[in-house]
Amino acid sequence: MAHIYDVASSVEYPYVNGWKKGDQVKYPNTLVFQTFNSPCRLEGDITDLEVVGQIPPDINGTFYRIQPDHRFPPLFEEDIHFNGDGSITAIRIHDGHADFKQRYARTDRFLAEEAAGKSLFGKYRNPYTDSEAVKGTIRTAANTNIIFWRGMLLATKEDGPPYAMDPVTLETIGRYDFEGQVQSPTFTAHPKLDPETGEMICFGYEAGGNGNDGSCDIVVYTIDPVGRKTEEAWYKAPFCGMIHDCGISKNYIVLPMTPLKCSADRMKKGGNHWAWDPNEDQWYGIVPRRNGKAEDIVWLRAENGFHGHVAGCYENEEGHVVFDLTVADGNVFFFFPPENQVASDLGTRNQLQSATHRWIFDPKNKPGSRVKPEIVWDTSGEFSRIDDRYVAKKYNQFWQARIDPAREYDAAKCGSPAGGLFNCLGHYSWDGQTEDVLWAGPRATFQEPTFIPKEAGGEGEGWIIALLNHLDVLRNDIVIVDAHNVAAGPVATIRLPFKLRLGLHGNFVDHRDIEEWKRRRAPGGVIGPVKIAETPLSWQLDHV
Ligand SMILES: C=Cc1ccc(O)c(OC)c1
Ligand SMILES: [Fe+2]
Repeated sequence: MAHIYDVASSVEYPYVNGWKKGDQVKYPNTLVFQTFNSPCRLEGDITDLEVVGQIPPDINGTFYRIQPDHRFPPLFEEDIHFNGDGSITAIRIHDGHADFKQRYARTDRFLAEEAAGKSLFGKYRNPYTDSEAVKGTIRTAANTNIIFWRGMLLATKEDGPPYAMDPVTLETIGRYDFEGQVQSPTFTAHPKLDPETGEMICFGYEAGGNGNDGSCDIVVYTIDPVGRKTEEAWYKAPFCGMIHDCGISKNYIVLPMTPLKCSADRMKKGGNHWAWDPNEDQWYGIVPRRNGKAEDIVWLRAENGFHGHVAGCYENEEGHVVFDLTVADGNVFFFFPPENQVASDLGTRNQLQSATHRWIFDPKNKPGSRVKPEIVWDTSGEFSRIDDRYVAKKYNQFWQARIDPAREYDAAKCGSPAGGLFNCLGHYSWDGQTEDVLWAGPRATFQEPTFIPKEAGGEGEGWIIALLNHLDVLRNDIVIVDAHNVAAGPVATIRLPFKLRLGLHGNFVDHRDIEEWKRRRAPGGVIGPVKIAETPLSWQLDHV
């Protein structure tokens, strides 16, 4: 018998010449919206998820993570996953139990589209493809990281300002500009918190105009633990490239710039924000943490590569900056091909090698010098994370979603591995370069690992929490493993009764911090409620 979909009256496919026509809620027939990547769009709560094994009773806090998840079918048929609305998942863990909550970040973009009942924003970071109705509206989807800061969650994406959310209810409070102190149009998804000083070090690139116009301006801020901006320094990049993550040491900030290049002319013609340049170097901008001036930036360069996430960063005895991150040997963002070339596919992307590179930079090196990595460790993975108590300090261990193409993969049941073949969880120690690996089996992949520290434990003592994607049955679990022995497998598996989406980043927050800040932020509390931005960003004024 025919499948019921085949006998149902034919549904009109709402994309014509690549763009959405009409209001029908039907997503594109592209891989971005199929199988494991099909939209989730769920907002809701589940109290007491089913658990296999035993959640360690000393875990008391919330694991927050974020996924792009298009609220409405996109305007552009070939839209990419990274253009989806930010949807935040909170897994509240206490006394061996786990509760689920999920809400969208109500960005200006989300609210405008919600009011219209359809998508109004076009291609990824290309405002020229937007509906006239939303010119001048901040277009970030706040979909890349979710960070706890002074009693609020900040939903961030590098193309716009952060949005503050309530850590308990996940209600969106509003756009956050650090009480007027941070006015840049863009804000990184990877601010760093220095555990020694309590400061937040953050930056924006493409920060000179509206955030989507190819400007070469970079701004770096420091916010002190009581919320005051203590540093703001502006620098120039040699071209407008992507600076996704950063590293901080005691005295320096390292900004890795990937040779994906922005062109305003290409965007005006309806093209992509980014084009990969296989002939361009990877660049590293090094700036001082205190009193930075425009002329202080030291750009060092190395042969072409694509930066993944930063593991650790610290200064050695000689005052040189040790900087560790994965660097892939080709264009990870296959959907942003070189100018005038067609995009390759996920299969090609999965061939790339992504080793962990250790660079040792001399910040007194002559600007423009060419550098080589000190160590290339063939870890092949992405989403490096460390014990965040060791940010800016000498550290030894990191974890990654690992790719092992030698393991069995059940392509018949799973199809192509949506989002990349992260079939293992890797735990690595620089000490002797040892590896401790957990394989997810032939029908599952991991999302980013997040470290949960054990009270008063040493480096890496605690657990790793990560989503597991069951690619065959389209469902997620959340696994908790001993961080020092991931190979031993999950101590607990928290079962979700449905599928989420491929997410980006997550962070664990101790419940005592959430409670303490809730008291401070209560009306009449010592700090009071979060104050959202009261004035538009300067570029928005051109549109009123
Ligand atoms: C992984 C990197 C990355 C870089 C830029 C993005 O806009 C993004 O959106 C989810 C993700
Ligand atoms: Fe990231």
